[in-house]
Amino acid sequence: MTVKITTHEQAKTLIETHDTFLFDCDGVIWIGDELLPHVKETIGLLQALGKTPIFVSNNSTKARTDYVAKLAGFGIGGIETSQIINSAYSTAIYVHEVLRLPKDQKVWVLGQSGITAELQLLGYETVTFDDLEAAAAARGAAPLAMEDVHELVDPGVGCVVVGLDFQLTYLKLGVTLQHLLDGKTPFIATNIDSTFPFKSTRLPGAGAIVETVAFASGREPDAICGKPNAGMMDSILAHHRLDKTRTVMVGDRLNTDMRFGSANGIDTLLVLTGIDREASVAAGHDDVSFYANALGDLYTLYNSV
Ligand SMILES: O=C(O)[C@H](O)[C@H](O)COP(=O)(O)O
Ligand SMILES: [Mg+2]
Repeated sequence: MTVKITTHEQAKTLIETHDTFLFDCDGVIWIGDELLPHVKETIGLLQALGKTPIFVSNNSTKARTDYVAKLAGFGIGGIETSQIINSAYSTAIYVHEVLRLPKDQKVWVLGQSGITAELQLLGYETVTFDDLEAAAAARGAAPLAMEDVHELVDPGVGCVVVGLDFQLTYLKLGVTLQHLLDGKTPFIATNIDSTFPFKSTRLPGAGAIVETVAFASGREPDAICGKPNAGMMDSILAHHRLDKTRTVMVGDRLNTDMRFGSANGIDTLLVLTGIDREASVAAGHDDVSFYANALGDLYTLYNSV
């Protein structure tokens, strides 16, 4: 039975019956670089009550340290790097601990610095199109073009990672494809979100980029590392002991956040500020335990006596 959180008692009970709050970020904590209303106060209230916030994001554009800094920039302090589990981190862990890619093999990354930073922290050399552009500029060569494509394939690449890239180009896709044409170089996707919530709309998500590479290469990803896949929970459990009966996943997306929570046997709270905003859909959805108009409602309702 799905419950909409609309009263002081409901907010108080939800908070008092959970110790660990897994927070999705895009569409829940913020939209782009805009913090959503009363989010800072809500997290501050939870921290004051001794609750543990853990930020579990499919966004791979930033490294965990960047998330700590972004949260601090909004006045949300006291967050350790271990409380950030994003798809860049879970992907790096996958390459290192599951794929066990030898460190003398490079990782080709179609994505942003979150992915390269987390892979480099684990000792991998990463290669991106931007690296190739910089190398061409350093030797005084002309900007890279399609005609250069054969020279841009790095024989030292042993794995391809694809994630969200706000600076996507045809040539980035083209060089990524070259590394997958052998049919065996591992193809790892950070996540499969079809869209990215931005301002009052949505933009193509990492999943749209992954699907483009998959369609062109005729290959599905060998692994998808973000929610709802088990690797994200493994990454959380590597750092935190969870009592799943007192843990809640707070998200904006049914097929990632709510599915992730439900599949892991934890309560879920859908907030209608991101991708999935239909209360009628939330009310009847098997993966949704609770729903609310916004995360900040927990704070305003808790204090509305
Ligand atoms: O396209 C993407 O990668 C996702 O839309 C986005 O980054 C999701 O982030 P989350 O809502 O899991 O914080
Ligand atoms: Mg989200």
